[in-house]
Amino acid sequence: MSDATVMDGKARSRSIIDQVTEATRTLKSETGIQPGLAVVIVGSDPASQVYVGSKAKRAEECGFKSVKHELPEDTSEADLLKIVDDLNRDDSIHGILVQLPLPKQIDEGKVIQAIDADKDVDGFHLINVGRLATGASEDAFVPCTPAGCMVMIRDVLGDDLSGLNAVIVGRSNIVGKPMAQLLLAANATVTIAHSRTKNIAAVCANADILVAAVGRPEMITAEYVKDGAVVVDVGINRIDAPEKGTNADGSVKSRLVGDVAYEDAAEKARAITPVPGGVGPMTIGMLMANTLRSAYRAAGRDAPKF
Ligand SMILES: Nc1nc2c(c(=O)[nH]1)N[C@@H](CN(C=O)c1ccc(C(=O)N[C@@H](CCC(=O)O)C(=O)O)cc1)CN2
Repeated sequence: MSDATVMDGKARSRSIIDQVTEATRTLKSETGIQPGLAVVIVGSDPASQVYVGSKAKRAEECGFKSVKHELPEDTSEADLLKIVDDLNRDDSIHGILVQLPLPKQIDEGKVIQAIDADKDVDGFHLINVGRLATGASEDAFVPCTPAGCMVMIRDVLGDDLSGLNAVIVGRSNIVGKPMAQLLLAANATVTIAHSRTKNIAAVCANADILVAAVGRPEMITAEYVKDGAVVVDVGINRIDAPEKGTNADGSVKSRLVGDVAYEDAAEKARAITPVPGGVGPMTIGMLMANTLRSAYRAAGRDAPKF
């Protein structure tokens, strides 16, 4: 049995959603403004459908106006851009989110850049990327997954990470790079490790904060983890689990694992996030926080901090 603190993302996200609900009530009663979130999904990828469904449901729970656009797989880029344009012009909508990935006929970058940066609650627009990179994080929408990781890291280590080494495994635009910016802004000494990094286990074993966002099931074993490290697992990988038997169609059942070999890493970590129930739920909590913030901005007020 390990002594590591399990960072419960489900419970933490719930507390954020409760705070957002309260702040929505205040905003509505004092200004008449109701935050509005529009989610757009193209195609029928089952996982994306689940995520978008949760986003719309949580938005309703928070007291937001919640709009969902479900478009067929063969939607053209022009049709999607028209919907984004309409949402940009709609004053009742404060947050616009286009679920990724998009089908191959659509240029993801073009669609993201078409979203009004002040409604880009995913934080993927170049203006928000630039704001975060230049330290103007007060003005930026921060991508929801790294923002959620930061909340959990702060819960354990506090706001100032001076003197601590942080290693992020993975250099994606939506997790690895913004995560590095956030940790740097909190004064950590930051390294991004990736598939071309030499002696990656040794690099990771120097981390007081280790964030795994590489998409390789259970890659981070005990040798990657420093004693007492805070380990944050962003990976969501479905792997075959023959021990669970077969589905009705004869296929092997699966189970969800992170990028971290949980039991192994928990033996050495001071605190660790589980999969499922760690970073994933925080992504949706932070989306609600970003949407609230956008509505507060529209009202000329400062939103509560999470
Ligand atoms: N426009 C966006 N697209 C995508 C994003 C994003 O932030 N914005 N992130 C991911 C998917 N995602 C949210 O959209 C997301 C992924 C996972 C979870 C989550 O709660 N996962 C559960 C497990 C769920 C399961 O059983 O499959 C968990 O970790 O406990 C929430 C949101 C890509 N696209």
